[in-house]
Amino acid sequence: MARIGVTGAGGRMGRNLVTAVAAADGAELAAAVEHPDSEVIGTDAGTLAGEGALGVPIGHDIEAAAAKCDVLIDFTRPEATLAYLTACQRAGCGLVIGTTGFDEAGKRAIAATAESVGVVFAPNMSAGVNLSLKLLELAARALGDTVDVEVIEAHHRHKVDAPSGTALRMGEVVAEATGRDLSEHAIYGRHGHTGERDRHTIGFETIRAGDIVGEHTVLFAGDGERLEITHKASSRQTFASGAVRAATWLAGQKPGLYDMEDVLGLRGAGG
Ligand SMILES: NC(=O)C1=CN([C@@H]2O[C@H](COP(=O)(O)OP(=O)(O)OC[C@H]3O[C@@H](n4cnc5c(N)ncnc54)[C@H](OP(=O)(O)O)[C@@H]3O)[C@@H](O)[C@H]2O)C=CC1
Ligand SMILES: O=C(O)C1=N[C@H](C(=O)O)C[C@H](O)C1
Repeated sequence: MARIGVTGAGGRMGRNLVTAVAAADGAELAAAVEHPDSEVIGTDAGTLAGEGALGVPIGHDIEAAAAKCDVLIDFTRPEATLAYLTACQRAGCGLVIGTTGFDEAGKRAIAATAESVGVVFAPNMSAGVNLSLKLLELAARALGDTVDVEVIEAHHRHKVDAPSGTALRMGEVVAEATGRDLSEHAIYGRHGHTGERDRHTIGFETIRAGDIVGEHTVLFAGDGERLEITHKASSRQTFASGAVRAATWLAGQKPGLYDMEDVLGLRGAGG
């Protein structure tokens, strides 16, 4: 039985994760964590998630939580995730990171932590999105520079980072498959007199509205036809159950940096 801890247990994803751990075979909720100023400290994590009491009060001691768990699942904010890395290393506790919005230094700190403990780091834990990354790779290889590529994403009004981590990963996959460097070819939104489109750019458009769970479309537009690859999430449980699957998988792995391709067995598929 994998002992799982959930950080950000009072958040939108945190509550869904508590539900998903409670429902999973082979996993038990061993700890729930929030920041010290959170109003949910002391509340039972299961009660807050609408599952009924699970006997796991939400605490703020990350060291104590990591010591009780095989794997922590973290969907919070980059500054919180980075502050939790040392506790995981000290306790030898694995980490599944769904949080998005890291800068390059943050990503390097995560990679360094993965030298001593197992880390699954992925901007989207849904099986459908991770399969779509393989489809994007295939489409980008086949169509190459004959098409214009645009990544369009839509999320709820509470989301704080843009473009989404998933949209950026989709852009990276297309860039890698076509031999481009995303940092040189990305265009984030357009306004005013932009001039004609450069075929080598990869455009990103962001929508924030209402309660949209998460929608991503990659558009490959040529002359006379266009291909669109779209994923729409209608429930956060799809991300939560993917993260719990990642956590139970990680409990049996050696230290290293993994992503959902590893968890889902998609590494090398379709290439
Ligand atoms: N990989 C994936 O599949 C998915 C990734 N995400 C990502 O997960 C993250 C969380 O999303 P969501 O659940 O919607 O966000 P929420 O704001 O609902 O939850 C974030 C949680 O983290 C807590 N938190 C915020 N700042 C800190 C801090 N400095 N230290 C400790 N805890 C903190 C919040 O507490 P408080 O509310 O009190 O501030 C809250 O409980 C985002 O980065 C999002 O992009 C989301 C869905 C799927
Ligand atoms: O903040 C969200 O809600 C989501 N964030 C992730 C991202 O930034 O890619 C994944 C998902 O689409 C939901």
